[in-house]
Amino acid sequence: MESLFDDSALPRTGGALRPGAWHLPGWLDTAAQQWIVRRFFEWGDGPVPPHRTTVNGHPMSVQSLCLGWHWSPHRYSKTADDLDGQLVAPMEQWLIRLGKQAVAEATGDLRRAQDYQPDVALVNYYDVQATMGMHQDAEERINAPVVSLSIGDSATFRLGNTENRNRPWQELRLASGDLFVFDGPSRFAYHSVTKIHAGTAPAGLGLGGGRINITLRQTGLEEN
Ligand SMILES: O=C(O)CCC(=O)C(=O)O
Ligand SMILES: [Fe+2]
Repeated sequence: MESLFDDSALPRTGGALRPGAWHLPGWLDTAAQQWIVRRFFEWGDGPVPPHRTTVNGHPMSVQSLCLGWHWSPHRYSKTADDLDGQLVAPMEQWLIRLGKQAVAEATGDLRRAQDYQPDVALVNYYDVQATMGMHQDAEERINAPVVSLSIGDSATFRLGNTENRNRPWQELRLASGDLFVFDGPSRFAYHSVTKIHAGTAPAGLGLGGGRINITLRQTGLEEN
C-alpha cells in the first residue's frame, strides 16, 4: 500500500466485474504503452490541440483531443466548432485493430469483435489533479462497445449503475496498461475518475507524470 487507508487495496480484478463490464489488468505490454505515449505526443501537434472542453459553462480538468470525430458535449462533429474550427485528425487503423482485439479478448465474442468498427478515439490527459465526474458515454447512436485503455499513473475508477449518478457503484484501480470494456448491460453505466495517483506509473513510459486514457467508440454516424 502507498499509505495507510488509501485505496491502493482496491480490487485489480481481471475478467468480468458484472455482465458487460470487463477489466483486463496489464493488457498492454510496456512496448505498446511506450508506442501509445509517442503517438500521444504526435497527436498533440495535430489540427485540434489538446483542450479543456467546456461542459455546462465549466472547463473540464482533463485535456482532450479526438481522432475521427470531434467530441463536444452532446455531439460529434467533423470540425472542432467549439474551438479552432479545424477538421479533426483521422481515426487510425491500428487503433481499430486494437479495439477489435480488445473486444475479442475481453468478451470472448468474436462476432462482436468483427462487427466492432470504432470510428472515434477520445484521448484524455489527466494531470495529477484532474478528475472526471459521473457521466454516461451516450452520444453514440448505437450500443457498440466502448474500449478504454489506461497509460501512466493509476486512477481510481468508479463504475456506477445505468440509472443515475448515485450509488450503487463499485470502485477499482485502473493502472497503466489496463483494458476496460463497457458492453451489453453495462454499455451505458455511469462512471467517473475520482483520483489520479501521482508517481504510480511504471518507469520508462516517456510520459513524465499523469495519465492518458483513450476510449474507442463507434458513433453510428455517417461520414458525410
Ligand atoms: O479516464 C477514464 O478512465 C474514463 C474516461 C471517460 O469516461 C471518458 O472519456 O468518457
Ligand atoms: Fe466516459
